[in-house]
Amino acid sequence: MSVAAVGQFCATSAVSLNKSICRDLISRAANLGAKMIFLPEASDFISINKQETLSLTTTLENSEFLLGLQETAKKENVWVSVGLHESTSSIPSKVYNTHVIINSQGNIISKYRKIHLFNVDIENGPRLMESDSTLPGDEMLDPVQTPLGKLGLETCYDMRFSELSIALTRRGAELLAFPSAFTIKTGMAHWEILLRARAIETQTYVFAAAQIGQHNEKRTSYGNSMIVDPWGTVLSKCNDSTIPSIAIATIDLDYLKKIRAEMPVMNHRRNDIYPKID
Ligand SMILES: O=C(O)CNC(=O)[C@H](CS)NC(=O)CCC(=O)C(=O)O
Repeated sequence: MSVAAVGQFCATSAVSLNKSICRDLISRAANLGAKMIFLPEASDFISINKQETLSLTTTLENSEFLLGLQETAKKENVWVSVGLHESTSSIPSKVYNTHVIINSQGNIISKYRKIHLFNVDIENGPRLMESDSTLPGDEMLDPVQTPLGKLGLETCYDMRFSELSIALTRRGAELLAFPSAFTIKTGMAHWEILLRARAIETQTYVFAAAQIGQHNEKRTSYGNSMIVDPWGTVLSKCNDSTIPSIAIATIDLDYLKKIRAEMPVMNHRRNDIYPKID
């Protein structure tokens, strides 16, 4: 059994301030005994427009933000999951929305580029066209071994596409992480339901670290960062404040195995009737 943490805050376009908030959250999680902390999507910054996004984005190697987090992960001997922007080599006018795993030596051991982009236009808001500034990734990664268990990487809007979670689970995921910056309207209607549904149907632990509060005059996020267990129980939740906060829970893979043994839904699939997800 090990302790895990999700961290929540309100990023702005002030990258170095966001960096120090994240470093502080990592230290707080380590002090609480966490082996790994999950931070939100776009923890490096939430910008006001595409131009600002492009001006603040670098490669992962050149990211002051990421280097700072790697240093703290190493110092605190803790693993980190974090979402940030990454420049693309192919199309200079676009970025990737990337989810990075840092190990307790401070090394980047995995990077997943978000494959489903949030292009929506909902009456009375939100209207967000992520693909205006973002290039979608083109691969699903094999789950990575972490001190908590095998972790499948996703990001935010990906949680609406259960095929991805099921495919990751088929490849061995025991945990799923969804760094997020959900909108208020969609968050109120869908956030917890989607996360609990993914946890229940895949019988995995779900880590959903999210942005909260008003980032700028155009953008506000829903918060409600949480850890859900493989039975669908919300184990822990960050508070409603925009002050940076942490929620922790104990991860028990024996409990996960028990749930999978008692109700082996992955083995009950009727792939003779409907298509198999591999
Ligand atoms: O904009 C950035 O810099 C970082 N990217 C995001 O915040 C993304 C794209 S706008 N947000 C979401 O996917 C929200 C999904 C959501 O709210 C839902 O599925 O309902």
